[in-house]
Amino acid sequence: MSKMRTPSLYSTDSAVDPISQVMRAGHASESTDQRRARLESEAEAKRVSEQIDEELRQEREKLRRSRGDVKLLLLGQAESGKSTLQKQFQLMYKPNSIEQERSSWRTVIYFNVVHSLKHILTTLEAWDDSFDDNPRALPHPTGYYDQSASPYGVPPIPSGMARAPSRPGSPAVSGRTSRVTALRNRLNPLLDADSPLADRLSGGITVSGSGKGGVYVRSGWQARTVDKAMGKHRGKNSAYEVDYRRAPDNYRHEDDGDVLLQDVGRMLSALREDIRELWAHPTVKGLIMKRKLKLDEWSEFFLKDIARIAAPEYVPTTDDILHARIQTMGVAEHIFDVDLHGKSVTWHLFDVGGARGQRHSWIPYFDTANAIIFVAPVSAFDQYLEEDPRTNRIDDSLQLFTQVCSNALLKSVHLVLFLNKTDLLKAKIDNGLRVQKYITSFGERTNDYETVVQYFRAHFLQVHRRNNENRRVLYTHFTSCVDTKATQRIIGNVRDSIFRGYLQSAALV
Ligand SMILES: Nc1nc2c(ncn2[C@@H]2O[C@H](COP(=O)(O)OP(=O)(O)OP(=O)(O)O)[C@@H](O)[C@H]2O)c(=O)[nH]1
Ligand SMILES: [Mg+2]
Repeated sequence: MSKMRTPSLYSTDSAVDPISQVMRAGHASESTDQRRARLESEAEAKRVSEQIDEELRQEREKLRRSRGDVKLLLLGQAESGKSTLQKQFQLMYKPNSIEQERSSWRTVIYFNVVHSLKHILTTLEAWDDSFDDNPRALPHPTGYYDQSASPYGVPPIPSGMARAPSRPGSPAVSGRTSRVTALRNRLNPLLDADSPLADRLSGGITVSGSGKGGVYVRSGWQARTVDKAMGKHRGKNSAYEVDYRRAPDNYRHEDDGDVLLQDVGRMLSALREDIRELWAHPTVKGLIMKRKLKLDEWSEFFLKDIARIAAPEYVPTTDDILHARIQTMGVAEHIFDVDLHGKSVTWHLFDVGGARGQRHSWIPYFDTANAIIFVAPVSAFDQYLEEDPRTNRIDDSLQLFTQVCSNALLKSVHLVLFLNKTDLLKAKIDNGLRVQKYITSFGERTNDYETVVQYFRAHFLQVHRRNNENRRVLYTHFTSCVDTKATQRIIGNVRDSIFRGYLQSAALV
């Protein structure tokens, strides 16, 4: 007896499949044009589907390969030297990319110079342009520089660019004073460049609430300046990614057509003798010595060399780039290929913003990190946080280091400590600054470099010891991240120690 088969909607037998029948009936009656359109749309659908498959395959491959990548976080408070250390990595593993960025650092350096001048001129005005050991003038609140009124363009250079004449024969103090006033008046127009330069760097983002009247941030600085193709914004964790492996070797960022930079360059060049004279003036020196004028560390580096920096054809040197200061916002990811014993491993360097308001953005990177370099500036014993002027910077670094050492997500991460800015610490001690005045627990110890640096080191080691359930090793280095030779030797050292841990954990040995 033959069995009757019930036709099923899900049958693979096309002879009885109603959908196939409908399709065939449709195909049979379609015109040549309709057939061509159908085939084209089927081909397009197939192409899209294959493209999605290929993207998924690439994602899987990237994920598979990234499991072997080294993910290194640079952590530490603002101004500790993380981005400077990142530049040293870049110099070491992709030197060509620094060449490509070189001219775009001019914007940052011009901004650093103009911002420093603004700080000096505002302070001078508050002291009525005069200062000596028994100042007659008391500082008064100043509203002299109204940022909101500042035009978003640089005003023309004042006519008669010859240097302001000194007044011969005037009495010493008033002569000194009036000379400062004359210099201040001449340099004032340059300050209008502060705001547009800051806007240029931040891409329009301004962090408010800064004690210094405007801190400007770097959001994907390299990504914007080097090449759009090289840098891309990552939505998920808002990191900016700069992949140096993909940088075209012949890339050059050119500022030649940049009107703002040309204007500022021309003004600096025309006013460079005045800037040099202001910087050397006894009133300014006196204010600095008496700590009435507190300049940023990088201000002196650029101002003492103003004749070179304000020259018409100025191109930043590598040393200038290492001293240039721009605050990091969020997290910037830098990708390098690092060779060891003929094996190439991809390194992801995460350079984070260290200010208190930025620290929340670190967390998403904790669970995949292999290694951390914690950067603590030991020269900062006489400085306070810009975000919180009551907190001593060394105290803040110790608190932050406590959080990093005790964080559960980071408990098996390779840990390296850079006690940084040792050059500035030496200079401060040589200038007679006493640690005890700022860190009372330092007590009656000898105020020499070795004692001070070992004292700070002991405090960091103690934090580590007290938060070290996993008995992990802490690798400590005394560093000056602006010193290329010394820093690159230490980076080589850190790379080897990270690789040893990496090879063990990846079971590749
Ligand atoms: N003299 C000296 N200057 C340093 C050293 N390390 C960093 N600097 C300078 O200190 C300033 C701040 O350094 P950055 O690398 O921008 O600091 P950061 O940790 O990235 O700061 P944020 O991005 O705000 O978190 C820059 O002008 C650097 O040139 C150092 O060891 N010695
Ligand atoms: Mg930074």
